[in-house]
Amino acid sequence: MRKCVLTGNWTNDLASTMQISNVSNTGAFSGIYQTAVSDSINPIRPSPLQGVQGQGAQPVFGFTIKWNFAESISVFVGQCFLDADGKEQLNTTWLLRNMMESRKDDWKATRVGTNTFYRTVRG
Ligand SMILES: O=C1C=CC(=NNc2ccccc2C(=O)O)C=C1
Repeated sequence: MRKCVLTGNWTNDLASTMQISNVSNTGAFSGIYQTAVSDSINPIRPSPLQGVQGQGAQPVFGFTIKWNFAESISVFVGQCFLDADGKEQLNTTWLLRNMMESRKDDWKATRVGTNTFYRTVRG
């Protein structure tokens, strides 16, 4: 793979998966995120994502997920890197924002972390 395009199926180091649609000529894409983790009491369901990527062999990108089984939103920013064998990986940093009942709890509303995604290998 000489050029990284986000279209397709990805799995992260939490074993969550995402399916990304075709990328438009403006770099826009959409998809579905199936999380493997949750701190919600509600059953986990697939959540929609929207994003945009840059161009080039190793593009930067960002995407947003509205978790539809919790009042929370995640944004991911990252870059797609090709390793020596042309394998792709998505190195990301994310913010996760939970809805708070009161502004006095705003201080604890946002979590940050990193995540790496690899092409899903059909098990
Ligand atoms: O109800 C919720 C709310 C947030 C969630 N976050 N998952 C993530 C947050 C950051 C990075 C990766 C993930 C993931 O699910 O892979 C999952 C379920």
